[in-house]
This record gives sequence, structure tokens and C-alpha cells, in this order.
Amino acid sequence: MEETITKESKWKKEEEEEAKIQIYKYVFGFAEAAVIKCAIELKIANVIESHGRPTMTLSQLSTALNCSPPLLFRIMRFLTHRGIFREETTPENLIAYSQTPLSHMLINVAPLLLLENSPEIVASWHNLSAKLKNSYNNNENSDLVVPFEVAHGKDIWSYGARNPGFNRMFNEGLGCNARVITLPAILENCGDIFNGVESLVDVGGGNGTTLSVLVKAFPWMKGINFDLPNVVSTSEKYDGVEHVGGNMLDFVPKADAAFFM
Ligand SMILES: C[S@@+](CC[C@H](N)C(=O)[O-])C[C@H]1O[C@@H](n2cnc3c(N)ncnc32)[C@H](O)[C@@H]1O
Repeated sequence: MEETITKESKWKKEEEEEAKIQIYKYVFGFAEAAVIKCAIELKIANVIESHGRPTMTLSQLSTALNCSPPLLFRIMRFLTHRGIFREETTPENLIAYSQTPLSHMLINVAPLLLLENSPEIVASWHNLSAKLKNSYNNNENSDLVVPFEVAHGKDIWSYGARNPGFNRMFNEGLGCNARVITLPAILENCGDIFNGVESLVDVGGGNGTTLSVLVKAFPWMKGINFDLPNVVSTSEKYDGVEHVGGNMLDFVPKADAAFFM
């Protein structure tokens, strides 16, 4: 007689109990990003950092942020549990907070976190299944499905051209990624690729952050930041960097070397 594998015989009781706990990670998975965004918008890390003392009591922090202490305490408890800020008790028995390496990073990477957790980008992720539907057998049509376009009805560059707020957030977010994460790694590990390069065009260079860092590191180099007209027209000016607007499919300004990131 064929053996029937029942649910009970297949899974151990502990595994099922663990699954009941784990599933809540996914039910409330969004909360992690939402609380980080809340901390950035309130500028909690900036306020603690500029307080001038290593710790700041809950009462001082609540006053500085104009937030209800019990509400702020709950947000801080969520964050400190994850190593974002440290909770301490003062000699007067008051709750106080200090910075950790992770909470300090919130200050530097705030633009990137705000971009990736923006309603526009999150809406793309909510359309991820559209990308996979009917993609069996490498269906060519599924290659054309872009979750951002499903969510917003247009590609991300056209959307940015029509939405100055998103355009700015996008360029600041990627500029932050370049400044804090990518460029330090490039400069530390392979900076010598720029030796002898007198002019460099950054194709799709966004708001010019990358070139602004590179021309400082290699002062003999002239930078040409090439991006869509709506991007460069609102970008900050940097010494040693010329902004050129255009479509890379039509032309790319001439230089000793081209950089794509
Ligand atoms: C992924 S972002 C990279 C930005 C920047 N290089 C970085 O790494 O932070 C791509 C960039 O290409 C630009 N871009 C997209 N299509 C373009 C086109 N046809 N011509 C010129 N730039 C374009 C976008 O505006 C955007 O700034």
C-alpha cells in the first residue's frame, strides 16, 4: 500500500511553530523601512550628533524634535533593538541615547534611503510579479515589462522629466551612493586607472557628484558631466566640471576617456 505523507509526518512541530513566528517578519516586513524613513525625516541622528554630548536623554530628544516622549520611545526602542542608536541609563536613572556606527550612517546615506523607500520606487517593487508573469520559455514580451513602467505608465527618465521632486530625489540618491559607497572603493582599489587622463566624460553622470569627487582626487583632470537636459539643468555647479545636456543615443561629448556607472 502506498504510504500517505501527511502534513504532520512531513514537518516537525517545532518547524511549524517557528514558521508561525517567521511569517510575521513578512507580514510586517515593510515596518523596518518605514521606521528608518521616519528616523531620517525627523533627523534623529543629526540632532543626537549635534547635541554636543555623547548621550541625549529621551526628554531632551523629545523637546528638540517636538515629539511626544512615549511615541518617540517606541520608535527608539525599535531602532536600538537593531543597533541603530544605543539606549543607556543615566546616573539619574533617565533613558538616554547615543550614536552607533549604523545610526551615524543614516546621516550620510539619507538621500539613498529616501529614494529607495520613496512611494515611486516602492510601487515598482509592488509590480514585480508583472515582470515574471508569462515569462516561461523566455517569452520576449516579458523582457519588455518594466515594473516601474507598469506602476507609473512611463519610463523612469520620462517620469523624472515631468516630476522635478522625483528627479531631484533620484539624482541626490544616486549621487549619495556614488559619494559614500562606490567612489571610495574605486579610489582605494583602482584609482590609478585615471593616471594620464586629462579629460573624462561621465556618461549618464547624474547631478555630477561622481566627477566632482574625481576632479578633486585628480586635479589635473577636466570633467564633463553628460546627462539628460532636465538633469544637468538643475544640477549644482562644481569647479572643474562642465555640465552638458543631451541624449547619449545621439552623441557623447569627446574626452580622453568615458566613464559609465
Ligand atoms: C542609473 S543612473 C546613474 C547615475 C550616475 N552615473 C551614478 O552612478 O550615480 C543613469 C543615468 O543615466 C541618465 N540617462 C538615462 N538615459 C539617458 C540618455 N539617453 N542620455 C543621457 N543620459 C541618460 C539618467 O538621467 C541617470 O542620471
